[in-house]
Amino acid sequence: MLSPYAIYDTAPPPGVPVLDIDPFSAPFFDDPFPAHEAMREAGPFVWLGQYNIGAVARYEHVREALTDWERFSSARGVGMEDFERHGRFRLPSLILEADPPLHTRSRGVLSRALSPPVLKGLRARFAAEAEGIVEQVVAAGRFDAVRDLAEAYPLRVFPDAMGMKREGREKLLPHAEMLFNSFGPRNALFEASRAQASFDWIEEQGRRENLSPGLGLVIHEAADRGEISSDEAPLLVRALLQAGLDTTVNAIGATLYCLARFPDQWERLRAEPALAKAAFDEAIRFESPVQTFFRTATRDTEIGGARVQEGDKILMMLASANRDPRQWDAPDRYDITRKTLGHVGFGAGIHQCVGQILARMEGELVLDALVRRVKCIRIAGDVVRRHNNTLRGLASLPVEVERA
Ligand code: HEM
Ligand SMILES: CCOc1cccc(C(=O)O)c1
Repeated sequence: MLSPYAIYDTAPPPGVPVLDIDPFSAPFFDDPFPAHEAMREAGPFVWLGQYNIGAVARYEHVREALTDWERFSSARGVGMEDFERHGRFRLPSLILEADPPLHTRSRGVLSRALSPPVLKGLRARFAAEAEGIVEQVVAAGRFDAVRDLAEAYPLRVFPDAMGMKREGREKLLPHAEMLFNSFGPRNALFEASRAQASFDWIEEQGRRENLSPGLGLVIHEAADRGEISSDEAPLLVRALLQAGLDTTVNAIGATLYCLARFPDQWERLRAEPALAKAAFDEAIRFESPVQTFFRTATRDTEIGGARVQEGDKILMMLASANRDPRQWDAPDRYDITRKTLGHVGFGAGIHQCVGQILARMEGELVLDALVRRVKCIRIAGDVVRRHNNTLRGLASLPVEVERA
């Protein structure tokens, strides 16, 4: 039946299975994996009757939609809304919600700002902060791995790396919560988080006068060189501030959750600490902190054998693709020795995450600090999930650790 938050009345293409799955509902957020399997098994392209949108859940077609930007555009929004039909409640991203050539220009600026040489300059500081925070929580013995580590660490290093001013940083996560909810339907989850509507504030943070030396000013210097306009610079800073925190929080949280749930994998990491980066990437495949994004068909075309029309929204189930048995051996096993190359937890194609090297550095440094100090890590209380229309993550993960 139709969701009260449906905004389309498009009919399903002939021959396409119509499913009653709601990927933006609490039961789905609590355990999405059976629904992912039902979608994959129903066919290469399925119709979600609650929203009148198409969806792809198998690895092959998720990858096709991610990489073929000419048929499946980001410029009409990567959420459920179609910027052409519904307008928009904020300025679109100059990178995430742009196609070439605009995307190419923005991407060049951000790729350089987040390049390996720039990040190498940040590594010593990021490592020192990881040592400090991890030493603190290990000394405590029991802590909340979300509040005290997965959130605390990125909040300690990322706003500073961006050159963000101190006051107001507590607004970053609530803003991102609302933004990632806004890619889904305008459901209760979105309305509840909308109370923090803070686009004016986040755009203010991107202005030159509000930035100290850091990644934000590097973007303004690209404008000084004429690579982008001075009006575009604050919006590209906004892109990093919006995308760069909640994602790493949930990825670090997912990794700690996997290592605490699967002690054999923790043992494996203890035996070979060089697997820290692999453990982080495998957690991103296994949990997919970013669960879904949309694309819009730019013309009548077909995908997965289904005919789609110009303007149709297509939901890409990234998390389902990351567990598709057509692509992965034993996909439901968290295995830090797995070859994770090709997972779509960071997307794929021209929009593949421009911050992934920074994200991996944060994950690796936290695990590196932890694995040298901790003999074993156990869940020590109720694990509480945090619901969001796009992000998968935990609100609380009580753990206890035994010092090595
Ligand atoms: C583990 C943490 C992260 C995950 C799981 C993640 C996931 C993703 C995904 C799935 C996309 C593709 C979006 C699409 O195809 O529509 C993406 C793009 C993007 N990410 Fe990340 N991300 C992470 C961390 C970061 C960080 C730390 C930053 C910035 C410092 C960042 C900035 C961006 C930006 C600006 C884009 C748009 C790129 C483009 O459209 O060319 N992300 N990310
Ligand atoms: C993680 C996907 O990347 C994002 C997410 C949110 C905002 C933006 C942006 O470009 O403003 C990018």
